[in-house]
Amino acid sequence: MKVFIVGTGLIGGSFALDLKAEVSNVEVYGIDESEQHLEEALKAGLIDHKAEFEDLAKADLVYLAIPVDASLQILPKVLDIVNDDCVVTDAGSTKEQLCLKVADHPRRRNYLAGHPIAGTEFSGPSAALHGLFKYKTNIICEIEKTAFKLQEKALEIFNAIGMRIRYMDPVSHDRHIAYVSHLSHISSFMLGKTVLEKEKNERDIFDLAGSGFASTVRLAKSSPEMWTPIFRQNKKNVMETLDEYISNLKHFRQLMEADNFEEVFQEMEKTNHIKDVLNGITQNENLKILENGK
Ligand SMILES: NC(=O)c1ccc[n+]([C@@H]2O[C@H](COP(=O)([O-])OP(=O)(O)OC[C@H]3O[C@@H](n4cnc5c(N)ncnc54)[C@H](O)[C@@H]3O)[C@@H](O)[C@H]2O)c1
Ligand SMILES: O=C(O)C(=O)C[C@]1(C(=O)O)C=C[C@@H](O)C=C1
Repeated sequence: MKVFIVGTGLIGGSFALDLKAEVSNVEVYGIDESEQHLEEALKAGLIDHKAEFEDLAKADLVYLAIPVDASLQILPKVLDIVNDDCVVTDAGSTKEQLCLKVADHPRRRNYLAGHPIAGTEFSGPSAALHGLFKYKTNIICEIEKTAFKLQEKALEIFNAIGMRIRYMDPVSHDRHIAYVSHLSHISSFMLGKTVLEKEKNERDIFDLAGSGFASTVRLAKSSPEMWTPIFRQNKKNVMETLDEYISNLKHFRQLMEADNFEEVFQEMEKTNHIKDVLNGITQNENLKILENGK
C-alpha cells in the first residue's frame, strides 16, 4: 500500500511511524513545503521516499497533516488528483470549514474527515513519536459521505495503530473542541504571557517555578503557525468559550475582593469533580487495554 503523508511534522511523522510498525507492506511517501522537514523525515526513517504533489495519483491513502488554513487550499486539489480507490483523510483540529469546502466536490466520497485527539506541544519531524495514537480517539465526521469501501480501508488502518473512533458532526465537533482544547491553549498562552511580563528575571522563573507552573504553561510552547489558523477558523466558538472563562475569572476575583473565601472554597470544591471525569478517561483506556488483551 502506498501511503502519502502531506505534512511530515509531529502528526504526519507520528502517523507514518505507527503505520510502518503496525501495517505490513506499507510504503510511505512524504510531501512537504519545507525541504528541510522532508530531509529530516527521510533521515529519521519516518518516510521511505520524498514525493511531489503530482505523485499523489498513485496513492492508496493520503494523510493530510498540515495547518488547517493550508488544508482548506490543498484538500480540493488533492481530491482532484487522486485515483478512485484512494482514501484521503486528515488530522486538522477544526472540521466545519473543511467539510463545507469539499461538500460539493465531485470526489467528496474519497474524503474521510478526521481529527486525532493526540499530540504534544512540539512540532516538526523531530517531534514525531511512535505510539502517539495508541488508545487515543480519532474523531470522524460525516462518515456517511465517504464511499463505504474507503471508510473500511481507513478504519482498518486506524484500528491497526490502536485508535478509538468517535463519530460526530463537524459543527458539534468544533463547538466541543473549542472548550476542551482551544480554550486550554489560550489560557496557557496568556498565563505564560502574564508571568513573562512581570517576572523579567528569567533566572527567578527557573529557580522558583515548580511542576505546577510547568504543567499549566506546557501548552504555551505550542506553535503559532498551527494555532493561529485554528483560532481563525473556529473564531465564533472560541469567542464564546473565552467569554464564559473570563466571566468565571472575574467572578473569582470578585469573591476574593469581597473576602468571601467560603465561596472561593466552594468554587474550587465543585471543580474538583474534574478528577472523577478524568479518572473515567483513564479507566476507559485501561478497559481498552484489557479488551485488546495487551
Ligand atoms: N500538534 C498537535 O498536538 C495536533 C494534534 C491533533 C491534530 N493536529 C493537527 O494536525 C495538523 C498538523 O499539525 P502538526 O502538529 O503535525 O504540525 P507541524 O508543524 O509539526 O507539521 C506541519 C508540517 O506541514 C508542513 N506544511 C505546512 N504548510 C504546508 C503546505 N501548504 N504544504 C505542504 N506542507 C506544509 C510543515 O512544513 C510541517 O512539516 C494541523 O492541522 C493540526 O491542527 C495537531
Ligand atoms: O497534548 C497536547 O499537547 C495537545 O495540545 C494535543 C491537542 C489537545 O489535546 O488540545 C492539541 C490539538 C489537537 O487538535 C488535539 C490534541
